[in-house]
Amino acid sequence: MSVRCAMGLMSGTSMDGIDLAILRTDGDDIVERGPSYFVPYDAAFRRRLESGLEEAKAMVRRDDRPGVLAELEREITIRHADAVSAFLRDVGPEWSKPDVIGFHGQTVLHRPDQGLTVQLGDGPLLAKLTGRPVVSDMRANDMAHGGQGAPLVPAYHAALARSLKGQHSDKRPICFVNIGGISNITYVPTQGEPVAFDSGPGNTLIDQWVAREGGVPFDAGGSIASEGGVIDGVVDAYLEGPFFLRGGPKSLDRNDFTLDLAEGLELADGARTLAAVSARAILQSAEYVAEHPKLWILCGGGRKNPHIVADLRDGAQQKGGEVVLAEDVGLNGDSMEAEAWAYLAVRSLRGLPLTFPSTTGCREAVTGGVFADALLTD
Ligand SMILES: Nc1ncnc2c1ncn2[C@@H]1O[C@H](COP(=O)(O)OP(=O)(O)OP(=O)(O)O)[C@@H](O)[C@H]1O
Ligand SMILES: CC(=O)N[C@H]1[C@@H]2OC[C@@H](O2)[C@@H](O)[C@@H]1O[C@H](C)C(=O)O
Repeated sequence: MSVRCAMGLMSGTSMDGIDLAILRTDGDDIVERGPSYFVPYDAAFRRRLESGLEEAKAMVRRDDRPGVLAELEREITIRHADAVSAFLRDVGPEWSKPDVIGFHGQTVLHRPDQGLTVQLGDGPLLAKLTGRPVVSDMRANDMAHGGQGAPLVPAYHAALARSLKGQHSDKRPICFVNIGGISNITYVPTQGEPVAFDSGPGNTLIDQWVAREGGVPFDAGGSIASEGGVIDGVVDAYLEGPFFLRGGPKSLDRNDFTLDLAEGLELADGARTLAAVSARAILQSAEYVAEHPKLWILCGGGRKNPHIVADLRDGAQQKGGEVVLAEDVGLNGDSMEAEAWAYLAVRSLRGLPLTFPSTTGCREAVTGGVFADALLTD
């Protein structure tokens, strides 16, 4: 198959907005990474998403749209279409006509133990509004084949590992760490298949804490945490949970962790302690892979919290590992997930696997995604 120009759209568990990216790929090699873009959600819409998550808790079938969810799905889709238009107005002619859009949507419920994962996002409507073919709903087929339905980005991380140039090109094992609302890792070993799983809370607890106690949406630059200290007993209490006592395959719902264990802390101590929880959970994941990573590559918004990064550097160094930001190896830590959805859309078009037994626990490597052609949607 020839090289395709693909756009990826990601609205992640942090619910901070829509990440967009374009690339050229044949679904195997990343031929060229293109421009990226971000459209933030306003505070009122974020509250609506939060109420959508509450409503989704009662769902038992992934296609049901009780209460506010039908209207919310439509609004999420329209917001994505508007974001695509705004992005495409900005890019050069060589990127302005993507062959396909990979559409993640917004996860409102993820219950892998019940084989249930729900992403709000109407693929046919997006195809109609943008005039481009869309691949959406990429998690469902993995779950139908016994997988966790997450994480899906590892196929892309593996391709990025193959594309690294210079001093880092032959460093192995590499561990990609996506510190989003939830954190997930992709471990690329010296030999054999990549291993992946969710590693624990990323920013979601920190965000909830500083929003509730400090009235701000996130701890920008870790400045609140800088005034506080790590309360070790609280970190230990989080890390004692059963989720951390085993390796993958495993994945999380945004609401699997709560602030209960941090109750009573001062604002700054809480922010610093929850940053330590995120870092320790990531480091803990290295206990479940074959060999400690030589290179850790950090992406996602959590790499902008210097406390998470410092804790990771300390822990990794003790095992002979180096921690770098995505940008240090020529990658873009903000757009990586959106890039992944573009890459996965092309893999889906080609019928190539999106997930593997070692990344989600699916019984065999499986493709996924639902195609909506722009021409057939009226
Ligand atoms: N300057 C900053 N300083 C500290 N933290 C930041 C900064 N910018 C973003 N973040 C954190 O990163 C989060 C967003 O990260 P990201 O966009 O990677 O998450 P996501 O894609 O929504 O999540 P997921 O990967 O779980 O789907 C914000 O909610 C915030 O907590
Ligand atoms: C169900 C769901 O949306 N999971 C997200 C979430 O955010 C991070 C982590 O939990 C990961 O498992 C996944 O997203 C990434 C992009 C993935 O599927 O690879």
